[in-house]
Amino acid sequence: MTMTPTWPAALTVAGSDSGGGAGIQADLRTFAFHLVHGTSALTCVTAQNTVGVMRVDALPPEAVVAQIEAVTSDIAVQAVKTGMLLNQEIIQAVALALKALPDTTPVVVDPVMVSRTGAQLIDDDAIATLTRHLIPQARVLTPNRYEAQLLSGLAITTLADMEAAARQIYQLGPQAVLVKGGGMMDALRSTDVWFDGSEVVILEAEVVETKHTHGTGCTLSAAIAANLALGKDPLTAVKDAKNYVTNALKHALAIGKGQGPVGHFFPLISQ
Ligand SMILES: Nc1ncnc2c1ncn2[C@@H]1O[C@H](COP(=O)(O)OP(=O)(O)O)[C@@H](O)[C@H]1O
Ligand SMILES: Cc1ncc(COP(=O)(O)O)c(N)n1
Repeated sequence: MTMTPTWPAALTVAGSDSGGGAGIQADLRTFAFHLVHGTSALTCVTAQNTVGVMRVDALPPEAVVAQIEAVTSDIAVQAVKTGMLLNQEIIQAVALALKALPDTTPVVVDPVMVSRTGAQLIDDDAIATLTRHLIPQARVLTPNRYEAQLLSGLAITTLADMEAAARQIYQLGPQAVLVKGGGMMDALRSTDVWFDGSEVVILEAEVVETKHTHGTGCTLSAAIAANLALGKDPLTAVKDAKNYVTNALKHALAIGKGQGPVGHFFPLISQ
């Protein structure tokens, strides 16, 4: 008799990237790599490629909530990540829907605001709503340099600035903050700073010289959520996720005319 296998499940609440590099598409590939069953609640549809974002269409907030409820009323989701939430109405609806989950379900909040190609991915007035309603629910919050500047009000150019921003953003109520270094200069491009209210941890990795960095932030937060769904503690989940992103960057794919996607399934690539 064959055993029926089971996997832990995770939920991504995020936008679609038609070019397949970031958003829901990157999240589901990342979950699959980790042998975590991926479920999704789509917030918006972007017409996007490796060069830029051409158009964004929001879903009605009720449609986003219906997806979250359909998934969570049936499937025991062991971790959630949020990505592009676009506007105030969606952020409020998502924050409320996630409050209904068991307290033990960790939520990784990637406060997506600006794309790698410079496109704004959130309405101006939505940042305050994100700060007020969703960020306090985060088990781990993962701002990049620009998002950390907006959330902390600090200019970030040095490692000390990254740490100061992490400490400042922690005051907004998440249980831990990871300020990501992708937008920094030199070696700091691959350095992230973790702060959980007691411990500052500098996470270093080798810098990968590639222009194909589309979806690194989405991939990192999805990998953190996958690792949490697998039962890892938050700092271990972050360290392992960072290691995964470094490997995926080393095997990034030259697809499209701009910034291609990272190689999510790098062990399957021969050479
Ligand atoms: N060139 C690089 N080499 C190695 N790691 C990188 C590089 N660029 C970004 N990273 C890492 O990728 C992860 C995502 O960070 P970042 O690119 O800043 O996020 P976002 O995509 O949200 O802007 C972080 O762990 C960061 O350190
Ligand atoms: C739908 C969608 N969500 C998120 C991002 C950010 O991507 P990155 O991971 O490069 O910061 C994006 N470009 N598109």
